Amino acid sequence: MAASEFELIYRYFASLGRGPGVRLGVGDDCALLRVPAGEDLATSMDTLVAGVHFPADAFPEDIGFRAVAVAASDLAAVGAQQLGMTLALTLPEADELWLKAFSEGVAAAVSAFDLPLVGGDMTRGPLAITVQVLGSVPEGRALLRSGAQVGDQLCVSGTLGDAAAALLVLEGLWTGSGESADYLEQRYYRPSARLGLGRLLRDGASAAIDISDGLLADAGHIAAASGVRLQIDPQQIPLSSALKSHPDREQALQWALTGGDDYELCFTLPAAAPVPPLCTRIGEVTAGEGVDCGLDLVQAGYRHFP
Ligand SMILES: Nc1ncnc2c1ncn2[C@@H]1O[C@H](COP(=O)(O)OP(=O)(O)O)[C@@H](O)[C@H]1O
Ligand SMILES: Cc1ncc(C[n+]2csc(CCOP(=O)(O)OP(=O)(O)O)c2C)c(N)n1
Ligand SMILES: [Mg+2]
Repeated sequence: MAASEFELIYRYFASLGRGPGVRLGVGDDCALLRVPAGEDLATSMDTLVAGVHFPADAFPEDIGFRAVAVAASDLAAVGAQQLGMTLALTLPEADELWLKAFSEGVAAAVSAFDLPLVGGDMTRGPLAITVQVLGSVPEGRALLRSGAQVGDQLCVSGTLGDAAAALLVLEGLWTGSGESADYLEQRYYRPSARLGLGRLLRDGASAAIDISDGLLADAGHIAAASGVRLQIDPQQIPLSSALKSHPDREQALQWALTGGDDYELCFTLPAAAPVPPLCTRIGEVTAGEGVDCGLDLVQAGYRHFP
């Protein structure tokens, strides 16, 4: 007889819930988490839909890891300490092979990001995954989109455009060298949620956001929330050597500016502050509104309802 959803939950998801902030994990009507005294609860959720957020034929391990990483990235953006997450899984069928592989991807992310799985939901329907993350941040210390000041430096972590380029590789539209293609696919399927950097930035950055829709679009949220203009020098945007191996440099730059799926942090720092390791200054904050990169691009980033 096929396993019930309760058996599946216990088999694949009940053992990933240990952590210092977890009082009670999977199995009761609610999970119970300890929020340290003097701290606020930070929470955010993201849904991944097959064919929209990942290719419908993606490996289940990759889907599991990616779902956790993109959600955890929002905790990084506010500088929160991760406490735990919940996972809502909508599956067309109870395919145990799929579930086992998916849960292994989730488990890899639980350990990579120290983010215990404390609860969730399982229903039948078209494949979709929602992860809600929970974290804590000392009262009044969360990094917001709204603090950028005229004169600040504008910075990003890591490199941009890799995941957007990976989609072309996955669709067979760009082969590149084998090594570059593997690297780019890793960047798409295994995003690095910059949790450590986010907490570090709490002490020095004036504003931050994580880049999911595309640098220009997400920087635009900082500009709007802070009431400033962001001036970006496209030549300063960090590109991986895999992306630089693309024959069309302009195309590579366009992915970095507007492609999205980077899950790096974009943040502003006072002019005199040192740029953290593995981060790059890409511009500055000026008076005015919007984001200017000196190029005329049709779309600033990804839109679900264009
Ligand atoms: N259906 C919704 N109901 C309430 N708030 C929402 C909904 N969808 C998005 N939001 C909120 O709108 C803001 C922007 O959402 P989004 O672009 O998804 O942010 P992010 O890129 O950080 O995931 C966030 O504060 C988010 O919580
Ligand atoms: C198969 C596939 N096609 C296209 C994309 C590109 N894409 C889809 S959604 C998205 C933006 C991020 O998703 P969203 O739901 O807007 O996340 P949020 O901004 O809420 O974190 C991007 C770049 C993708 N990730 N996968
Ligand atoms: Mg979102």
